[in-house]
Amino acid sequence: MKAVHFGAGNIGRGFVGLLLHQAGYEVVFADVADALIDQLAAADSYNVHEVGENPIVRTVDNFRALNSGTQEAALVREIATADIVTTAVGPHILKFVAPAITKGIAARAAGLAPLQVMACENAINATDILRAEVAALWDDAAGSLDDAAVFANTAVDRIVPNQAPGQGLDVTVETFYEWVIDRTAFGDAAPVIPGATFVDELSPYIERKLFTVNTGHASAAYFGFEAGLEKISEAMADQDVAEDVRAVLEETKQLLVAKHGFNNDEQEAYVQKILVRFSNPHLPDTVNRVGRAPMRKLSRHERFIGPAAELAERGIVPEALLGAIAAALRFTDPADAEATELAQILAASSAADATAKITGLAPEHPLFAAVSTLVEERQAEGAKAPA
Ligand SMILES: NC(=O)c1ccc[n+]([C@@H]2O[C@H](COP(=O)([O-])OP(=O)(O)OC[C@H]3O[C@@H](n4cnc5c(N)ncnc54)[C@H](O)[C@@H]3O)[C@@H](O)[C@H]2O)c1
Ligand SMILES: O=P(O)(O)OC[C@@H](O)[C@@H](O)[C@H](O)[C@H](O)CO
Repeated sequence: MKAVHFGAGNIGRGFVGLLLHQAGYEVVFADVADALIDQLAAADSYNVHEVGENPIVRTVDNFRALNSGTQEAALVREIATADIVTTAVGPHILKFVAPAITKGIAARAAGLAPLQVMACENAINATDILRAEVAALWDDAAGSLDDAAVFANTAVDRIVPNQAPGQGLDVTVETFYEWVIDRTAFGDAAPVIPGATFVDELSPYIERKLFTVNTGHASAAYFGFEAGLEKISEAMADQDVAEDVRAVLEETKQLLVAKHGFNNDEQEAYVQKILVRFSNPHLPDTVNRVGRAPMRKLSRHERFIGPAAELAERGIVPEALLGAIAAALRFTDPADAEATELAQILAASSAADATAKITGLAPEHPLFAAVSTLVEERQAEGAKAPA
């Protein structure tokens, strides 16, 4: 069995690659980072260090590596004979990996089982986004895309921080993980991946993960950044930050319980477990990594505006989420292109225009005025566009 995995970064090596390896797949990593691919191609194995309660080291071997930027023809051949393709590249990168996937599917021999494609990104239905990119490139002369490939949405959860320099290919991760996969996409031929959970109705799980783990995580990052803290565990050790994060998760819990019918006590236990995960002192995770790409995080269906908008539509003022949105608007990082873009929009647009550009909210939406007020306050503080 062979899997081609795009994105040999933190979650690629520390989670998806590991689980596919443990499931018995040979993994072909594809990435555009030259040095990383060279290192992987030269290595026989790497270690995943699970830190926290019950730490353990797991070894991944039986992999190969290809540069998806310079070795496309070889990559297409690998996809043509693979069983599974997965990605962990970031939702905005899916359009760049779609061409090789499309060519690989088109090159599959007749009679092969459909390629099983799963995008493991933090976004609602990321695989649907990937499928749309592939479908746009697909030539019907190659037959029906639906006969050649199945696309299954997934939700992946494991905190994998940026790795310390000098660590080579080894990855430090938390012990916790969850990979929830939409079973319905596969008919009766779902892959066997020990540790993954297959469900018939994925959307509640995706929203629960994004609006609890990622909303809480990003809140800790932005409140922690405002407090001048560097690590997420330090942010969670700050009583004010921890209380603000807790208040945000109380609001998303209210929405998730009302919308999806999650049991209130079970959701509370889920929240409590996540707060402990964020506080893991063995995990060197930073507010800059978790706060990265603030334009994506502040977009319409993402971890802040998504739940806040739905609460507002239900007549509830999401005070704590608005506090986190205000903190997100104050996030700066010269190394982060989206933080620069955010600052530029804040500096160059009216409050109403900036609110629409950053959040995608329509002016008539019940959340719009409250967010626009926060944007105006941020502009009054002087959000300068970088030179
Ligand atoms: N790190 C986590 O804790 C975590 C957990 C769950 C989900 N995720 C999601 O997984 C995805 C990846 O996150 P990450 O933390 O591993 O990021 P990362 O930056 O560590 O890894 C991304 C990798 O994708 C590669 N890449 C970029 N463009 C590419 C292209 N065109 N083709 C092939 N590879 C390309 C990069 O070189 C990099 O190695 C994101 O969607 C993220 O939200 C991350
Ligand atoms: O990857 P992002 O930028 O969407 O979000 C940053 C972190 O919150 C995220 O990577 C978490 O560590 C992960 O989602 C945990 O499962």
